[in-house]
Amino acid sequence: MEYPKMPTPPRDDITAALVLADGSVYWGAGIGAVGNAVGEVCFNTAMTGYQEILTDPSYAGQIITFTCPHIGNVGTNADDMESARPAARGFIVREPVSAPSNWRAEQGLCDWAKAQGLIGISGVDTRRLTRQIRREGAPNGVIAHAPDGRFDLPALLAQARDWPGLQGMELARSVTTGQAYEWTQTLWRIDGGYGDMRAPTRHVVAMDFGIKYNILRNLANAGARVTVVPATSSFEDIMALAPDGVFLSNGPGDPAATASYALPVVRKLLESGLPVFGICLGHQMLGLAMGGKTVKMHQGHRGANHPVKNLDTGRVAITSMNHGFAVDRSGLAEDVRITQLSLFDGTVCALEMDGGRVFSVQQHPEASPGPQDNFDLFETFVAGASSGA
Ligand SMILES: NC(=O)CC[C@H](N)C(=O)O
Repeated sequence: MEYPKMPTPPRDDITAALVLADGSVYWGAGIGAVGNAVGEVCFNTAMTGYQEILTDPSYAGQIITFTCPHIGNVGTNADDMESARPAARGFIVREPVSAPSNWRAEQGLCDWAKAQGLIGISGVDTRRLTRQIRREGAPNGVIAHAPDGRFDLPALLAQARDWPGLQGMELARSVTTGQAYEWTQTLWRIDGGYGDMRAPTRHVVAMDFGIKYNILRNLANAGARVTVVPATSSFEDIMALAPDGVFLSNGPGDPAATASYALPVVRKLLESGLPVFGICLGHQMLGLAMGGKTVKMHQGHRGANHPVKNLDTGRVAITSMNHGFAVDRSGLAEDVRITQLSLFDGTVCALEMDGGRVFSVQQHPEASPGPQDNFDLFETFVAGASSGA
């Protein structure tokens, strides 16, 4: 693809460009930080919860297209952070971000994005872009935000093409905690905000591959004292904390790449006799430890209304999802049960071993955003985690 080096954008108000590795260019208006951001361009279909999505560390290395056309209406606040800072590279929206209108708003999305160093673009035909991603798979791309309206398209195209892509990319180490810490907060309530820890009855050690705060709040709500430990913790580090159960978190990047250092630990956990629960990246790593493989999906699942069928009960749950890899069942050990399937494409959505001592889900039961109907999975895990088991 040949571009003029400094083309004239089609309108005067253009301050941002999205350039995909296939050469497509989408023009728009810049949001937040100025500069360039490169990553995999994916889409999320949730109608609410953009701040939680932008601060989900699983989006490291990705640029998020919001298919909901109105993003920014409810502003941002300190309560709706799902991690200390956004790990997503950037975001793409349809309509210009308007002034926030919500009693919980503390800052508008544009100012917040700027303060967080996050680059966005509005005015993009997100329906067309989403259809392109569905047709051709999630592409690599660059958002450039330049208030002077000057874009070096050949350089941006080269940046998009040179980015190696998420397959094989290890990102959990870039978002995990540096040191172990104790979690102290329970779920948010409209009449009092986040709650304080009650008298916990169990001790859960959570391996942080990029954990969302609402997972920790759910574990605490279910009665667990939670110690969060770095992704690179050894089996001995974890056992020294005397856990009643171990949680394996969600996280960014290719699970097979993170498995290069975490898999020996996960395998030992399987043999330890301890209750183990995994979500998303944690589920994928359990799948690898159980002999399965993980594969990159064509476009992934990202949204808040993904139907999943429970094969034991026949019940369908509507779930929150965010993943671009999936567990491939071939190779899974014989004693592993696949307990849930996606009703969108039949992909493996849950695994179980040893009568439920070890279980994992591809969905995000903690919601934030999404349906809260699956919070009971945290109760099940914490109730099953018992001292001296
Ligand atoms: N939310 C997650 O944990 C995502 C897991 C993995 N990075 C994927 O994209 O499939």
